[in-house]
Amino acid sequence: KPLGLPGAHVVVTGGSSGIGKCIAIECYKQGAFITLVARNEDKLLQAKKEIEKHSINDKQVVLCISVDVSQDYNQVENVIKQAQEKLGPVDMLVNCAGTSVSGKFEDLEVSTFERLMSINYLGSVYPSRAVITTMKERRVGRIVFVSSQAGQLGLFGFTAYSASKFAIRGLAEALQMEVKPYNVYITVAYPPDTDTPGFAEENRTKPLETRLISETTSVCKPEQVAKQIVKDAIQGNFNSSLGSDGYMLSALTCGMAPVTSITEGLQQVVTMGLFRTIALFYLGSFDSIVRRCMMQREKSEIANKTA
Ligand SMILES: NC(=O)C1=CN([C@@H]2O[C@H](COP(=O)(O)OP(=O)(O)OC[C@H]3O[C@@H](n4cnc5c(N)ncnc54)[C@H](OP(=O)(O)O)[C@@H]3O)[C@@H](O)[C@H]2O)C=CC1
Ligand SMILES: CCCCCCCCCCCCCCCC(=O)[C@@H](N)CO
Repeated sequence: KPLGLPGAHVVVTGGSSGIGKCIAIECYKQGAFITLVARNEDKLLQAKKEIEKHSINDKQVVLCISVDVSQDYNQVENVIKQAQEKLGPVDMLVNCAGTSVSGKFEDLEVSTFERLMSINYLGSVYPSRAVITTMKERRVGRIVFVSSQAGQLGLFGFTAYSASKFAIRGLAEALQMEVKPYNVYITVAYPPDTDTPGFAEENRTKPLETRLISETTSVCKPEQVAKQIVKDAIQGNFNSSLGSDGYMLSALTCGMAPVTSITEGLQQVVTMGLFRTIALFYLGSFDSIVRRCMMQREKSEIANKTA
């Protein structure tokens, strides 16, 4: 029942950088044909060269397509058609194009909420909508959505980002119920902080509170995250997470998510109370970080006024 990657056509949005590029490399190493989708053509060509170094046979192809996945559905549909003409029907779609902006609710521009929803949410809807009919007809397919740990819990600074990542979960649960009888499987990945160009960019404007809270978990390597995501997607696991806090978060927030194995279901049932207890301690420590930062700010404001 696992999807065989040798000869398969894998489309990766956001495949020119970070986690997406590593997912493309991981699939290519296992014999897949790759279509990379992103906006910047230079970055696409650069990534193509890097991926091609990992070929395992001389038939393998890396195709690059430049498009903004968040703007116009027809444009995205055309691009998927082009890719299917060249490399055949899409066996696996990885929705990894995304971006993050952090800041206090009142400091974020209203347009940032719209932009993150467009890229992170609609940018996953459009490519998925463009491949789903063929996948159902062929009774073959995998769709991966890259959410985030910040799509499992709301944290200081992530009012805009978390909402766009939570939205993906709702889409994925509903879609999985629709397509399961057609042998199409959905995976939602919840990566922790990962060392990528996007993460470096995000860190330039991150509020102190967000940074201190995020430091609860360590920063992962994109290769490691990609390996786990590809493995879970091949197996058709609905949930893909990494590390002990990733495991706890996924068990704790399982809600009405589909269950992939009896073991997974049993583990959720047995660990729920314990993980909620642990979570209460984490929440307490996050609240105290936020309170400490607030008091620090007020102190320095008073000091500034009297000086
Ligand atoms: N790094 C982290 O700490 C974490 C990241 N994530 C999520 O993982 C995903 C990848 O993150 P990361 O690897 O850090 O990101 P990067 O910023 O390194 O890469 C983002 C990729 O998406 C592409 N992209 C961005 N916007 C669009 C768009 N509108 N249309 C098409 N392509 C687009 C970029 O290319 P171009 O700009 O040329 O279009 C690039 O290829 C994101 O969804 C992110 O939210 C989740 C948890 C943690
Ligand atoms: C039982 C309960 C366990 C609770 C553990 C809680 C750990 C919280 C840490 C959350 C870190 C947020 C990562 C966001 C990454 C991201 O999406 C951005 N970096 C994007 O660039």
